[in-house]
Amino acid sequence: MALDEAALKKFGFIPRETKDAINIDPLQTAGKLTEEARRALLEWGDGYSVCDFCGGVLDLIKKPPIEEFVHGALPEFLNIDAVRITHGAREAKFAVMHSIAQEGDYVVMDEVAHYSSVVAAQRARLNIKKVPHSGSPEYMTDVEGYATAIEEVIKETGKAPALALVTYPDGNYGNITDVQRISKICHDYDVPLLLNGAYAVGRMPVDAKKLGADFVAGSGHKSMAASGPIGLLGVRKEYADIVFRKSPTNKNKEIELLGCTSRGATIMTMIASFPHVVERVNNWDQEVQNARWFSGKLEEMGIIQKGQKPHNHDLMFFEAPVFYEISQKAKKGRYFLYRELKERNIHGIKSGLTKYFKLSTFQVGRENLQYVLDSFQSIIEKYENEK
Ligand SMILES: Cc1ncc(COP(=O)(O)O)c(C=O)c1O
Repeated sequence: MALDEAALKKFGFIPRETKDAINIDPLQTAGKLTEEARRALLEWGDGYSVCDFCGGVLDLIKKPPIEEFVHGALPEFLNIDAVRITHGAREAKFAVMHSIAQEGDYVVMDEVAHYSSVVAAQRARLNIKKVPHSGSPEYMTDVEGYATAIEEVIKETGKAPALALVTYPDGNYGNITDVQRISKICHDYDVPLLLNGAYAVGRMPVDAKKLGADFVAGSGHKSMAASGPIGLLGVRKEYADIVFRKSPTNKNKEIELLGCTSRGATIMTMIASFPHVVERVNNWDQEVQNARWFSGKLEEMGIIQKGQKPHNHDLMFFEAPVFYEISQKAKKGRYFLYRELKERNIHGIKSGLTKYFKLSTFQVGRENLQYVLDSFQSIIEKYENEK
């Protein structure tokens, strides 16, 4: 069957319409490439480009300096014993669950866990016990609930869960929970703790030892200015031999990683951005100040921030009755907000959302944030005048 020519014309180079917009999408703000990463993308874009000088183990490649990055820089950055590159946070979580638990075991996780934590557990054929949160308006995880959940699993099955997972922060409200306390609780029951740091690693300081995390999952395309799919997995030495066990037949290939993971441009963009990422993590306090300032200004417009207050992360969830009211009468209905923002070159609030939405202020900067605030205000005024 010959491919249809008209269809083929749709392929080839496709420009990205939102590339130069002011971006406030939580998925995207911290995945924007640095100039160095943009250059690396072109330089290393060919298929298996990093394998020019590979001796059989991807993370031991010396030229380019992948070994130094994976075995030196990243463990130091996270303060954890061993690190590997994965294709994303979800692959890191799956690797941990699949290697340290047996089919039918339980994993305890917070109610606010990302769906990828849930499907990782399902793929590993595990059961899930959830730890509740406090509900509206803060949705804070009940830290002591980890003990309750572990106790429940012991009561139901006669043994402790294989793993606990905490989302740091969660992807809906950007809440930063007390991980030190959670790890203490888990360790009292000899349950290892996996920190899902998809929204943390590369944005804010993450010290695995200080937090008491046995495993850390990070996301390069979400939070490390890398071109995805890429992530990382940090493991404490007690578990490294289990998670990174080698194939009995292909002796230098790690089973959980299917031998090799990131084999080209993705890791080279992560490496290219790394010096900048290290620097920006040190600037985290300023990012938190920006988020709080922005949230305060939106509240003055009647747009209410849900989740932890004062907030401790750039990802924030808002309830905006004022936009919802407008959407009930506006010609374009609930799509009015997306379109108004698009006209003002602002991207990142999902189209069709008006009453509730989330956004991120990460590295947007005060000037652009002020522009976003002014835009919100002018949209409100425009529709008020139309009444
Ligand atoms: C809290 C959280 N964890 C994990 C993920 C998945 O990350 P990745 O795409 O690196 O697997 C997401 C994606 O939105 C997320 O919000």
